[in-house]
Amino acid sequence: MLLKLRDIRKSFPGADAPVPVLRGIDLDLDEGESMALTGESGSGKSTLLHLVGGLDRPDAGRLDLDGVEVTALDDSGRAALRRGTVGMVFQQFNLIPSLNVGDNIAFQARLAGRHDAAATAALAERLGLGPHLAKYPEQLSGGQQQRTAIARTLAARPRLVLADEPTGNLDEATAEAVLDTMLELVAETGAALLMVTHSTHHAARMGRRLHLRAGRIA
Ligand SMILES: Nc1ncnc2c1ncn2[C@@H]1O[C@H](COP(=O)(O)OP(=O)(O)OP(=O)(O)O)[C@@H](O)[C@H]1O
Repeated sequence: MLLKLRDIRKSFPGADAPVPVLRGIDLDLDEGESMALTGESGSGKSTLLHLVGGLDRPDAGRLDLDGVEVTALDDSGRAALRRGTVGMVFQQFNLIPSLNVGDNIAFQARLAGRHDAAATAALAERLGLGPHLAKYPEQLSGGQQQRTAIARTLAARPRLVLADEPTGNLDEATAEAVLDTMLELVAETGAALLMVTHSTHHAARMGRRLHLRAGRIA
């Protein structure tokens, strides 16, 4: 099992008492699987993604990723995991303004020691970024920036791709094509995909669906 969550709990400080956001989440995700994470606004989807990606720590519960007990790692251990095992696509693209599109795409793969120029170029082509490789992020549309961020994550060939509404800025046809590419790449590399989406249509494209309600799996 690539990803295993057991009784994961997380609260945030409230006015009087801590407010529970995740109240005991169990989840298993295997290599090559894709899963949609759905739920109302505020149901804890992003919080769960952050915990899985090692950006934050749960208050209780156990999280294992690729044979590593993430909940036992310190900050530097979790940072190493983010560089090597997990790839994240968030709504803020965090592209590096001083690097062109090609170097932005290669950035994480280089950090992970997995840069492959030919594979990166092919990936950029598949995401429709071929004509834009020499441009800088500020010269791109929002949708092109989003596709660059997706390419950057996938180019590093993570074992687990975490995506928070990764096609949110794209028109329906482009969103569909980008989703196709993500699913193909996940299948090709044997990675797993955990994707937050508000679209029931996109959720239906994933192998499985997990719906959060009131901090639990509905
Ligand atoms: N760092 C934080 N400090 C305090 N409260 C937080 C923090 N992060 C999230 N929350 C709260 O936790 C709850 C869940 O937030 P989260 O962002 O996980 O929801 P979501 O399901 O991703 O929502 P959306 O679909 O709107 O993005 C919300 O009530 C939010 O206000």
